[in-house]
Amino acid sequence: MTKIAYLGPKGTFTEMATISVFPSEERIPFRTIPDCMDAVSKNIVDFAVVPIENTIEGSVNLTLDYLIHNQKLLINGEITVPIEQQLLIHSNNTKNWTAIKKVYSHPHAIAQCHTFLRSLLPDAEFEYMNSTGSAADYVAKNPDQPIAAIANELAAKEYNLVVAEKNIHDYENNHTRFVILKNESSSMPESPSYYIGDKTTLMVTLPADYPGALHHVLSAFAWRKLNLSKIESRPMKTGLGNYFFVIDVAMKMDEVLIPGVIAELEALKCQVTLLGSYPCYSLSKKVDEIRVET
Ligand SMILES: O=C(O)C(=O)C[C@]1(C(=O)O)C=C[C@@H](O)C=C1
Repeated sequence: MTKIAYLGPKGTFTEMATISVFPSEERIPFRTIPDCMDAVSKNIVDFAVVPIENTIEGSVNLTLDYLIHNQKLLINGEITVPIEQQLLIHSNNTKNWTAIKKVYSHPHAIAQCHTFLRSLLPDAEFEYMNSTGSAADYVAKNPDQPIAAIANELAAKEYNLVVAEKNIHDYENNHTRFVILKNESSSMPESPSYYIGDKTTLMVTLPADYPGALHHVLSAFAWRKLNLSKIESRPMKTGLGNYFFVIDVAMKMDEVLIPGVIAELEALKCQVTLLGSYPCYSLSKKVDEIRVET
């Protein structure tokens, strides 16, 4: 049976993303994003699902950096999930939840709820966890402490917690993109109702810092009328001012245009690596509609 690693434990947003694309495969939770990626490269699992970008907080740098510097896996698919954050508490604390002293969650989830936290729990400390699911698990296991978790409704059910406040994220349009990683390129399971299009992701390193270098790179896409859906620069970690660019092109790898861009960039002495050409899915279903097959 196909095995899928995801950022666990049960009840994370990553699990929601994973269930939607792999409803009947064996889903295995891992503690951290690097653990998920290592599991693929060691052939313990076939695919890993990890978060890569959130509407409010931006890129998940750990995923990008580990993909570039540590485990060179290929992006085989992408799934976008609406993110609704809930304040979860143990049933022991329902009478006086505003006396909560500490809020546990993933740093992205805490950042998505700053306005709520500043107005309703201004004195609460934050405790950063590996995932929203592990925060919910911790709160469930410590019923006597005045603590809360920021997590989703799946976690509330999984860990038997009470939703003290619903939808506490600061912005309506809160979504996270997750990538499906594998050692090689392979076709994705059929998910026609979620399919929204294809993308190709390239990593580009400039030969040196010279005037107009990035302009030249972007021109190679522009004059071919290729639509870029994202461009991100990350430090190469070799010295201040050294960056690489991760560029998402809103189309499938073809035989003419993208190979043409790659050849042109290589002629400019850029280093170009294909990180994947893959289908993208978008999940607009509510958590209630997600059926967990065990
Ligand atoms: O902690 C989780 O539930 C995750 O799946 C991780 C993660 C993230 O890395 O951004 C995913 C979606 C939410 O934005 C918050 C946390």
